[in-house]
Amino acid sequence: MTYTAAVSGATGYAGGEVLRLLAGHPEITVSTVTGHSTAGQRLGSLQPHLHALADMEVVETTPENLSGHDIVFLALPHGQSAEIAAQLPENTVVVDAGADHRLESSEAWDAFYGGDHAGHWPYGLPELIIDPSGAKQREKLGSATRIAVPGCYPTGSLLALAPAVAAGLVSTRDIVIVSASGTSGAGKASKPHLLGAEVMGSMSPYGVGGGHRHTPEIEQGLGWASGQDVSISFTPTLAPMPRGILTTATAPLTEGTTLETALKAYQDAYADELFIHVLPQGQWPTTKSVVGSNHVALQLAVDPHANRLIVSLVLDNLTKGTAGGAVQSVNIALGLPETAGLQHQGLAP
Ligand SMILES: NC(=O)C1=CN([C@@H]2O[C@H](COP(=O)(O)OP(=O)(O)OC[C@H]3O[C@@H](n4cnc5c(N)ncnc54)[C@H](OP(=O)(O)O)[C@@H]3O)[C@@H](O)[C@H]2O)C=CC1
Ligand SMILES: CC(=O)N[C@@H](CCC(=O)OP(=O)(O)O)C(=O)O
Repeated sequence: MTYTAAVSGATGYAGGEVLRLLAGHPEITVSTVTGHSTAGQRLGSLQPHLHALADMEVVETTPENLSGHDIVFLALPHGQSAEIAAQLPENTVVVDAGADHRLESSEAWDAFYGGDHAGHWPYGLPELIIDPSGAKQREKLGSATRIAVPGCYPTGSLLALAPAVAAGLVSTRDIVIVSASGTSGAGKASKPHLLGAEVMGSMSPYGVGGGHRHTPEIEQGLGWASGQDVSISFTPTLAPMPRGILTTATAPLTEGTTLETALKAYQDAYADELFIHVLPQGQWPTTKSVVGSNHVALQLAVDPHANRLIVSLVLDNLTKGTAGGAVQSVNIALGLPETAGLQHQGLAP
């Protein structure tokens, strides 16, 4: 069976990446692409890399244009998805790349986003351990018709720390996460601090001091994994590259945790995961190795001097961090092979 899909936000970075992946998907055909300011234009003039879809016309993002498909991908600015999603048929698989349906807590929504809280949908991170028993989020995605795709930083931070907090290897207090992201994470709409002259050859932090809106999302996921309250310090930084995230997470070791026990916990957690790779000891991950792919690579160390676990992890913010995670979750919801449309390896050199 072939499924039809509509992709909204098709002219943006996230929507464009969904389209790139779906162009190679054996079971999903894109029949509608929607935008906003660019409605009426040819997709090829806006996303020149999407040769196979170049002649499609971008139409306005309305419930009418998005209805009548088996799957709808929403890749819209925050706050734009909820109203549209509420008007789509219940049996349509709706996948939201934005933040509108990620958080369970209305207080956290209010504090970091504001406005009406649309509620919580099944979280589209299949490999996430969601219980100290080791249960995974994948079980909640089978037959789901509404899926909230995680933010790109939470995807990396949760995959980096969930095995450790679930197994009680580290304290859930005093967790420190520093991530460097490529500039595509900020979207296509032009912003002065993202001009080439500003970012080339330079790195800078932002959202410092607990203010980044991914903080509660990371605490939420680590709370599921550990069954405990979690507090983190999260600092994002902007790196002079188009794609990729490098996350380094550290946490205090609990009594008895060694490199061996930590490695075993991660190897066990991810042994059957086709997209998550615990690298051989001594090899550290590089963002370039995962660019354009749905793969995630990580390495860990125990620092006896600081008494901390250190996990370093890479992913592509647009692929596993958004569009790849979305396609993977849809595959699970539809009962398709999880890797359908996601066969790309990284790019080299
Ligand atoms: N970039 C990333 O790495 C990640 C992004 N996301 C999420 O994906 C979503 C899209 O982000 P991204 O692709 O980066 O953003 P872009 O700025 O690149 O794209 C925005 C898209 O939304 C459309 N749009 C803008 N305003 C409206 C509106 N009022 N109504 C309908 N459509 C509108 C634009 O259409 P047009 O061009 O025609 O105006 C464009 O297609 C966001 O929620 C973001 O948080 C999630 C994880 C990572
Ligand atoms: C580099 C950069 O600016 N990144 C974005 C995160 C992108 C993403 O995943 O976030 P949402 O889906 O929650 O918008 C930011 O920090 O706002």
